Amino acid sequence: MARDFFKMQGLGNDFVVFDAVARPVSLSSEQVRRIAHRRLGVGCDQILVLAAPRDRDSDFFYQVFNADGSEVSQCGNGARCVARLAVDAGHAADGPIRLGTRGGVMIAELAGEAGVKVNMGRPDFRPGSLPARFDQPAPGPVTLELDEQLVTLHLVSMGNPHAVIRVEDVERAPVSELGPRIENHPAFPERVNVGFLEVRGRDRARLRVWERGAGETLACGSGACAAMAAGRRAGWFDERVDMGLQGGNLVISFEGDGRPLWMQGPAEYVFKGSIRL
Ligand SMILES: N[C@H](CCC[C@H](N)C(=O)O)C(=O)O
Repeated sequence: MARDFFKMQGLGNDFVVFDAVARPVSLSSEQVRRIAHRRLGVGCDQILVLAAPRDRDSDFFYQVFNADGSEVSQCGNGARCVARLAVDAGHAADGPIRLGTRGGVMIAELAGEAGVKVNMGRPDFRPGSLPARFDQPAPGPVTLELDEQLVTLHLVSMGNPHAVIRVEDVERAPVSELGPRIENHPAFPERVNVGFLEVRGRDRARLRVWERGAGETLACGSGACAAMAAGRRAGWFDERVDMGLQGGNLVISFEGDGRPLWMQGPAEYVFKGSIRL
C-alpha cells in the first residue's frame, strides 16, 4: 500500500516524515531500515511519525526511529520539523504545540524567520537516567577506559542518552574512531549518542555528534542541548549558546538545574513523495 511522506531536514539532519494524524501508520524495524537506506530506499537519518495524541497532556504523539530500525524517545531537529508540518497540514493552530513522546512532552512553537523553538524539558544528569552503568552516586563527569586511553564523559539525558566529550579542535576529533566504540560500550545498556564539544567562548561552541543508530550526522538537536547542559553544569557556558554544528547553528538557552532547556533552529521541507509500505 502506497503512503505519502515528506522529506524534511533540520541543519542537514534529514528525515522521512509520515503524517499519521488522520491515518495511523505502523512500521516494522525492517521497513524503517529499508526506507532509511541511502541506496535502496528514500534515505534519511531518522523516520518521524506525527500521530494523534495518546493522552490528554499532548496534542500529538511523536515517534522517532533511527536508520538502524531502533525506536527511540527523542529527536530535537525532528521535533522542529513535525511541529512545522502539524501547522502546515492544518492539524494545529500557530501557537504552542505539545508533542508527546516516549520520553515525555516537548512544547514547540513556530518562530517566524527564526524557524521553530522547542522547550526540550529538563536535562537529567543522573547516570541511571540514560541508562549508564558507572559506580558513582552523584551526577558528574565519569571516566571510561578504552584500551589505551581514559576518556572523560559528561552524561546527560534529554529523553535520550548522551555522552559529551570536550575536545580542543572539533574538526580533528576522533568521531568515527571513538563514536561507535562508546555508542556500543557495555556501560550503556541502551547504547548512547556521543558528542564532541569544542568550547569557543561562554556563548559559542562547535559540536560534532556520532548518533546512536545513525552514525555521524550533520546536526543533532538533542545532542546540542545535551552539550549545552553539560557545559553549563561544568561552568563553561552562560545561559545562551550559539551551538555550531556541521550543518549550521542552533541557539540553545538553559538557565540551569531544574529549569527547562530551549532550542531554536530551522525546519525545512525537501520534497513530498509516496512509498509502498
Ligand atoms: N540518534 C538519536 C535520535 C535522533 C536524535 C537527533 N537526530 C536529534 O536531532 O536530536 C538517539 O538514538 O537517541
